[in-house]
Amino acid sequence: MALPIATSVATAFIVNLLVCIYFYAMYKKQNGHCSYLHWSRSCGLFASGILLCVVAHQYNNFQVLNALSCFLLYGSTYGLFFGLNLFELTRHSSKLFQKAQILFFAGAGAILITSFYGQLVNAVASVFMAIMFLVTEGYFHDRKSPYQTAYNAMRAVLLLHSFIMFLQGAVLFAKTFSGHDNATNQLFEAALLSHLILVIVTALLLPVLHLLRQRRYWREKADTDDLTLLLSRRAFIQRAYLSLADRNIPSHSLLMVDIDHFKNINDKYGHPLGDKVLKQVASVMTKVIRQSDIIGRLGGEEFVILMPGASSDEALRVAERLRHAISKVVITEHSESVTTTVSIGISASSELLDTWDLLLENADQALYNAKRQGRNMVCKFDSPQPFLGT
Ligand SMILES: Nc1nc2c(ncn2[C@@H]2O[C@H](COP(=O)(O)OP(=O)(O)OP(=O)(O)O)[C@@H](O)[C@H]2O)c(=O)[nH]1
Repeated sequence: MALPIATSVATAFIVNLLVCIYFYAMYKKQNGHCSYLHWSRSCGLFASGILLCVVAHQYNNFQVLNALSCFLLYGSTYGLFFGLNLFELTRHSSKLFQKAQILFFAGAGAILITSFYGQLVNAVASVFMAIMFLVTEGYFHDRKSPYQTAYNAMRAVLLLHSFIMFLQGAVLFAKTFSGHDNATNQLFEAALLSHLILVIVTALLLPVLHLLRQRRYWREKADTDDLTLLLSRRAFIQRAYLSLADRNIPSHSLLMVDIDHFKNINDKYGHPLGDKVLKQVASVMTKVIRQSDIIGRLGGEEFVILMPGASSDEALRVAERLRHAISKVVITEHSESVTTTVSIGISASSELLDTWDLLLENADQALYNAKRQGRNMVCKFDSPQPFLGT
């Protein structure tokens, strides 16, 4: 049973006003996250648009008021895009803004022009709103977000809304040209209702998404070394424990990689070049190892690589490849160029030795041997003689 149109209009107005206030409060509370401000404005615009629509209805054929109300409703949709876009969609943000902006200005121009033709202005506004939704909707689809379910819920409501808006625009067009000028109440109601659902779903989902996003951000930050973007010490050890506990993996090898005479590089060329060396070494190592290997920065100029399933001989071959690849890299900053070498210590797990602490201790001992015997070489634990390559 359809609600009387006055009830739908009043409900839409009240809900939009309440959500407008709610989002503004969230904006103040969440250290000024702009999405909330956009959404607050958007709902405020929608509520004012509804008010003007009612006034325009009272004064039949009051073109300017009609055009203005459409403009406000239309503007609220634009605010909605801004709000959503700032949330998680930052990778595509500039493209999205451009598309939404072009459509917005095209729609706004069309609304002004058609305002001289009475009912046509509503039809144009509806069709443009639908197009704006549909064009930008693709951005939800493409996203690889861990909160895909929440995004899918928003997408579904956006799609429903745009479909109804489009239908409303099409029917209004048809009515205008066939000479019947009366408002299509049921479609108007449906459009209001779908917008209401959209506003409510977003009001419920956005704060949850915000919270989840913040949690993910801080977790990722804690797990990542800022300079090299490898795993941080804590995250590496956590992953190493998990891998060592996996009974399906028969053996593990650990490589401890340390840049030789790194202090000299810092002292001679300065810290910025030192940082560049660290980044470059990290990047070469990431390219040489397998994806299943776990790599992290223990601290300073010391890196670790855990190779699940690798025997100590396999680890030795990889370590030699690493040592060779790193020695070939030339790092330049301004007019300065440096090359660097690394020493690598290897330890391997066995049935008797598979605790993290022992693995690390032994790799450290092997690294110490490599350093003591001249650097730029690989040493296995229990094998004090350096591996001299073939
Ligand atoms: N640029 C830069 N330097 C760092 C960073 N972390 C640690 N260092 C420096 O790394 C240097 C490590 O020096 P040492 O531990 O003496 O080791 P080394 O000079 O490589 O000597 P060996 O390991 O014995 O070959 C110190 O000078 C630290 O200040 C960093 O993030 N950036």
